[in-house]
Amino acid sequence: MNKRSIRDVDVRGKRVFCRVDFNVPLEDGRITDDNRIRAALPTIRDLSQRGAKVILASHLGRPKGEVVEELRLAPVSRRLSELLGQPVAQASEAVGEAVEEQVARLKEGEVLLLENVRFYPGEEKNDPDLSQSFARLADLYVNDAFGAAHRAHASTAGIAQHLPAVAGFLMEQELSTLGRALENPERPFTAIIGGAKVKDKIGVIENLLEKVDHLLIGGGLSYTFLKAKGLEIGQSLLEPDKIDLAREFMNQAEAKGVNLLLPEDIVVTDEFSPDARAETVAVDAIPKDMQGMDIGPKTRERFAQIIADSRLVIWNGPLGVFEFDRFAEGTFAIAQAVADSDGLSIIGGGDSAAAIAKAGLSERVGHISTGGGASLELMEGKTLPGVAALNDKD
Ligand SMILES: Nc1ncnc2c1ncn2[C@@H]1O[C@H](COP(=O)(O)OP(=O)(O)O)[C@@H](O)[C@H]1O
Ligand SMILES: O=C(OP(=O)(O)O)[C@H](O)COP(=O)(O)O
Repeated sequence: MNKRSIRDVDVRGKRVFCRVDFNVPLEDGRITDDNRIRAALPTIRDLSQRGAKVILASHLGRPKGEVVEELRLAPVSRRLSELLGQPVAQASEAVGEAVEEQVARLKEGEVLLLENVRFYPGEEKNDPDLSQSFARLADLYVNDAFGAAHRAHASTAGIAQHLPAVAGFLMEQELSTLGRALENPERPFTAIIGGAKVKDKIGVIENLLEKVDHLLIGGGLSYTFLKAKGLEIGQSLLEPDKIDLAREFMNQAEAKGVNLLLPEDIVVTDEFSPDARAETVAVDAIPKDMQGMDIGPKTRERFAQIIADSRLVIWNGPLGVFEFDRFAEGTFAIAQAVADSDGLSIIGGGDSAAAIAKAGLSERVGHISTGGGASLELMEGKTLPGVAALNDKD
């Protein structure tokens, strides 16, 4: 990575504004998945142990520039304190005099979590005044919020114009793993793309077609490809305005020698519900009144074989409606194949990470990204604004 990191700076006695992504799922005020908090611990520990005065900032949810009581960060600072094994002070605001005084009282090694930065309308607008107010709190800016690095906001981008700006360990690790894989992939290189819509994966498919040996397509978006091949897809998910594009992708794959594979059998149903009747049919035998919900056993086996023979696997998006147990088997079979593969496997966050966790296989995967949208943008070959804003290495 050509950006400076916290390894490159002296932090003792300095006030460090560290942007993290503590956007964790909450149910009735309880955190249901604390992975994002755990992922930021190495950076926070390092800063604290090296004598920095650590000022943490994060968004939580999408409060749209207003104070939303349920989206206060208090449950997060409590959990962080347990995980860190040291007190974490919780500010009731993110900028202003009271916070400035709280920061002034911080001693070396102490940690303060600011209130949700999205309570301020200026955050998502990348407002220069708000960036200035954040910058006034600190001597150094650290960005460890990989999950929010695709956002050009005041606390992820604007603030970096006013302070020395470096990457944290999580940011560094996310960028180097996915970045190195995409720049200099071990081969065979296989990408598995699932999820609901072609629309959301256009950039990813375009970019990956330049790089991969195998492109395995399943999930909701595969039916638009099957339609483009002239197959009957019944009531399955279809994006009529993307049929030509799907055909174009298949032509490009052929021209570039990429092995683009679609499902060969499908689990179908006549009703979109958790306990609907499920039936497996060949891909050219989808009944008119039924819809595809999952990849069938033959497809699972074929995909698993290719994954087993790969040196690098990138997976984004579930291969079926995995929220319904009956239609989760295809996604779980792929999760198992990815976990079993000897090569490097990278999971692009979001639903695929949830599927791997649900299958109990998280420990067996090389890298599970903490950012869904951010990793998708990296896979599209885009530069993330939160990364671009950081200082280059000399
Ligand atoms: N065959 C299908 N029919 C309808 N929905 C599907 C199908 N396969 C997958 N999905 C849905 O796609 C959704 C995830 O899509 P998406 O948000 O694009 O994935 P990700 O978050 O991994 O990027 C899931 O809610 C899943 O139920
Ligand atoms: O959860 C996040 O993104 P993700 O669901 O794409 O992984 C990040 O915290 C960014 O949040 P946002 O999409 O509200 O800007």
